[in-house]
Amino acid sequence: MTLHARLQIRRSGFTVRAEFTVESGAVLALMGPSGAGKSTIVHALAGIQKLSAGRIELDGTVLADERTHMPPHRRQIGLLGQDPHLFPHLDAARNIAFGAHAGGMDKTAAAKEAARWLHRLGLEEIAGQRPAALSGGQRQRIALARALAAAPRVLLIDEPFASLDVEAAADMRLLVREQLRRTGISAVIVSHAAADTTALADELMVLERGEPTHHGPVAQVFAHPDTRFMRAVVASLPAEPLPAPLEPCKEAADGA
Ligand SMILES: Nc1ncnc2c1ncn2[C@@H]1O[C@H](COP(=O)(O)OP(=O)(O)OP(=O)(O)O)[C@@H](O)[C@H]1O
Repeated sequence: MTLHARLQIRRSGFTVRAEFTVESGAVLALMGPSGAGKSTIVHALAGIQKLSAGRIELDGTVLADERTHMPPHRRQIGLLGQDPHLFPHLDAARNIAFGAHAGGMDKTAAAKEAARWLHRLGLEEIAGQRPAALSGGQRQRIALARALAAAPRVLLIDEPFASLDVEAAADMRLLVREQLRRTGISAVIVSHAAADTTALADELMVLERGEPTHHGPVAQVFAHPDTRFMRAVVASLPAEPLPAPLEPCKEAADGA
């Protein structure tokens, strides 16, 4: 699935403008200061934000342009946000089955699909639990399973690790990476954390006040930070791991 977007969305004080292509199975990260327009782009792709101008196309099908606005439920685009928005009255298995049903399966097939996802993500033990009884990390896993069970053509991931503690966020990041690789679903991820971008994305677009300031392969963008914001992001990256201590060479050990 190739996603192509050329967007213009007016906000108070500035216009968000961006153009990008996400090739089949690729992951694009969006970074930028607070209020730069990252969520606005994600919402436009999901169909909960209309375009002022431009066009969004998925494999040649127009999802949105100046005249067209395909509703969110018809786009086959999944959204995983900071708040998992699980249905409180449904247990974990039924929450996931809801995703599969929304993706087009009948109720029996959806229940089987939910069981498969519970197994795949190691969540069988909490299948019968309602969201209120689960930890934040478990709720995010259920939300991921529910999004993937709908077999989306593209997954949008908007700060899903922000409310988790460091360990749960690292686990969730690995899980998302594994599932994106396994399913080959294209994704767009918004994150403030450089670690998410380096772990998950192939390409990075940086937005500042609605305008892209950097766009390219992640390593290339991190190697050439051109704005104060990006220099601060790069400064926050962990330093290279220290090289392993050298083995004393034979001559030195022999006192030669
Ligand atoms: N519904 C709306 N109507 C008009 N302007 C909005 C709306 N929602 C957000 N904005 C404004 O649009 C701009 C971009 O907001 P957006 O949420 O896309 O930024 P962001 O980069 O995702 O920020 P953050 O990192 O804080 O989530 C902000 O100035 C915000 O105040």
